Amino acid sequence: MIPASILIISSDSETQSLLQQAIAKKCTCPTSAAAGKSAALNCFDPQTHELIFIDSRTVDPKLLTTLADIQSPLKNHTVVLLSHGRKISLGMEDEIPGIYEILHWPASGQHLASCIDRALERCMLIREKKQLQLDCRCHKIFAKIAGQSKNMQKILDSISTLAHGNETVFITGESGTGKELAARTLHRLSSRSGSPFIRVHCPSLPEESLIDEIFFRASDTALQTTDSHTFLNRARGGTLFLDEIGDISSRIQDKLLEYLKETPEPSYRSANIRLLIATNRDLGKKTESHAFSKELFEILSTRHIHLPPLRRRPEDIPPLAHFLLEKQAYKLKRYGRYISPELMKRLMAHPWEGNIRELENTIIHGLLFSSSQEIGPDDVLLSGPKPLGPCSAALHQDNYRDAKEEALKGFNHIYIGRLLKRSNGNISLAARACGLERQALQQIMKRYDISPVPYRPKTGCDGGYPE
Ligand SMILES: Nc1ncnc2c1ncn2[C@@H]1O[C@H](COP(=O)(O)OP(=O)(O)OP(=O)(O)O)[C@@H](O)[C@H]1O
Repeated sequence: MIPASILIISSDSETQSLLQQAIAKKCTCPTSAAAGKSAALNCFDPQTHELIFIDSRTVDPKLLTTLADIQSPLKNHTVVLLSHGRKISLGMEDEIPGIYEILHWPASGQHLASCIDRALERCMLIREKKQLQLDCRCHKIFAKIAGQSKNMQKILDSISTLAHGNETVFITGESGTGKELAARTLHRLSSRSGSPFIRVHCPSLPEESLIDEIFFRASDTALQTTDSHTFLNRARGGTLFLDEIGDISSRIQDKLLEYLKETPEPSYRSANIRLLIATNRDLGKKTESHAFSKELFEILSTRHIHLPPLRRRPEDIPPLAHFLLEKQAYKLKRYGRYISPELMKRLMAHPWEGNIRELENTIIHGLLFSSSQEIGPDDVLLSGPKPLGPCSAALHQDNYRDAKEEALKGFNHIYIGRLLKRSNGNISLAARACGLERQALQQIMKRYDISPVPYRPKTGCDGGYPE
């Protein structure tokens, strides 16, 4: 392994060529030379220059401090200082960040060769360490995502590739396919991972607030204000995730287009924010009916991650189901449960309109209601009434009465559904089990449209109770 490239900072052409010749005997990597401080600062690229030779006659070793400002500290670079008769004390060496070796110049051919060997080896070790750290980080981050299938691997590859950059990334897919998870993963893999990730749910903000908070109309002076609550200020240095942009007004589409085309929109630049944008709408179709800007759609599509619906990738269902079971079993403290082969078959055949979120809810239901370690088809509600979280839908209602009614509906579907499952759809037995009169339970079932039929055994006589 050889360093990506070497930089020699020396105004002395003889020193430059001696070093270049000695380096050429050891490796074939590109070597560039800078004759002075400003040339050095101009051509120094922290990403590619792994090995730097600095002639102390040409530039004050303090240049290193300046270079360190570019990528501070220079601990991932190997710096060799040519002392050239100038006495450089250990104390001074201590003050220079990132220095690896001081080579008294001119050096004998043997000294120079072994110094280059050591420096190249250090470059290689640093690169290996960086690669291992990256692998380790990716492994940890991807551990939160299930996906052994080719489909998922392709998606994970796109996420890793696009993570390294500052460009806007467009994430599409039906509801529950994992767009937010993809956006968060991209952020965590990027160099911005130490800074905030802020999600803006566009439909829940009025147009004016969206423009005020995100697309400052006047200038970035607004950004200098102490209003630390605006999305832009909260996302400073990090990632702003604009979720569900499918229905944004044409005025906001224009603002977004303006930003993406890099016309003056100083807010983003001074706040140093990366934009990730998601939608569950088919924007291609919306452009045909002129409901969405074609130009904006085309620009967004240049860096695009699409998450296919779960029904189009049934091979992902078993690994996802096992992954989600492990995740939720840990959360709910229901250890050791497993999915029966029969249930797995049913999961594979289900259309999953709600995608991975629906699969996750099904697994949660199974974990909560299975009476043994094995979660079977009877412990989940795949057909018949939908497994409603008692409060999830209610939380989206503004009106208190509507919200309460929604919560009661969810509660009754789950609670009575569980009773009916135990009684094989027999209402009298279910009523007895919960301490209600049969008629009272029947009234509740009628009110919330709960049918006992899906809970009754399909074969008829075995296990059916007379009403
Ligand atoms: N590949 C995956 N591995 C594990 N969990 C996943 C995966 N994809 C999605 N999930 C889980 O599924 C749920 C839904 O995912 P997410 O919220 O990211 O979907 P979404 O596409 O953003 O949905 P919406 O459009 O409704 O906002 C989350 O709990 C998420 O952690």
